[in-house]
Amino acid sequence: MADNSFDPQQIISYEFPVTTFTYTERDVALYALGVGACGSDAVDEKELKYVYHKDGQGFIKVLPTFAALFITGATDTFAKLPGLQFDPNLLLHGQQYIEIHKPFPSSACIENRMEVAGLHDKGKATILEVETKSYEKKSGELLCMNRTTVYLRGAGGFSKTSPPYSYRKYPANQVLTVKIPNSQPFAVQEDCTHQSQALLYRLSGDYNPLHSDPTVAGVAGFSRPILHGLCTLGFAVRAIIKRLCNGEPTLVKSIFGRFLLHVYPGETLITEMWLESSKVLFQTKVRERNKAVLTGYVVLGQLTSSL
Ligand SMILES: CCC/C=C/C(=O)SCCNC(=O)CCNC(=O)[C@H](O)C(C)(C)COP(=O)([O-])OP(=O)([O-])OC[C@H]1O[C@@H](n2cnc3c(N)ncnc32)[C@H](O)[C@@H]1OP(=O)([O-])[O-]
Repeated sequence: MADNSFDPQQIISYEFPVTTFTYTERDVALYALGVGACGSDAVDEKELKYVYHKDGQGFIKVLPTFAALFITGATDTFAKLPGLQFDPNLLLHGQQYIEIHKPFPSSACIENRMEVAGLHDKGKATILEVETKSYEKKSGELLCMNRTTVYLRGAGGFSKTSPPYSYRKYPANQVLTVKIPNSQPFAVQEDCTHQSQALLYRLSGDYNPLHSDPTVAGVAGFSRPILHGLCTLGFAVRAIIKRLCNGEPTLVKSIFGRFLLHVYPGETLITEMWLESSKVLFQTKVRERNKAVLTGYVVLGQLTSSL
């Protein structure tokens, strides 16, 4: 339960310092491997381009979910937000919204501008939403926007008003809870994650011990370390690009995902996809527990003629 020092006004008006993030082709390839590219076929013609190009690494393609790496270290920033009180051990990633404005170069220096985009008192939890616009430093061009929603268990109940405090500064239709159709999915992709998946994915920069340390995972309420939510999202979007975009990552314009349940490394992800004009609705399930773990949508710029 939040104490008296919890100050919503101070949180939403906080001015974040500008941060930078530099990446190389090596980071791009390591990330792709972390979200399962070429995991079942090392010469997969739709995926090898994320890790290798015959003319040199400068030509490799970047997955759109790589955008989420630009905000690496954001959790540390949340923990220092003036006016916000929560136990970092109980933080879970709730949702991610990504808008792609330009295809990502294979290496770049990024400048991030962040602001609080939402804050909601849910009683048993607080939901914090932080929006980050990422610009390529050299050209000054906007590459993407990430909106990260974190679910802070045990940190709710700070409202002094009824109904409980809720602040949102973006259009509600960007994060509508996705209603999965009753019909058969248009396409389905199954991917096995490895026991070491979170240990590999963390090398892309999210070193939160929840994903590697059994003791920390236990304190957070899990029987062993769990997979990063953004790793699961990366698997799902890669599957959509492979199945519905003929392997072309630049068709993806925006992505929304809500994390419904944790995933344990080693579990099998089944991503089901439905086409609604240029929008792909998707749901990812874990085969071993027969549970949905992620739901969301991907907006495509144009559909391939092979559909
Ligand atoms: C960021 C870097 C750190 C990364 C960490 C990770 O990767 S961790 C690994 C990856 N992440 C994971 O593994 C997390 C997986 N997800 C979970 O474990 C659970 O969904 C939960 C614990 C987040 C919430 O469960 P619950 O039973 O406590 O929730 P409830 O059903 O009682 O609803 C209460 C209110 O909250 C709302 N709301 C609910 N869910 C979400 C959401 N996801 N998102 C946003 N909002 C959500 C819901 O609409 C409702 O509001 P309303 O309608 O009353 O106004």
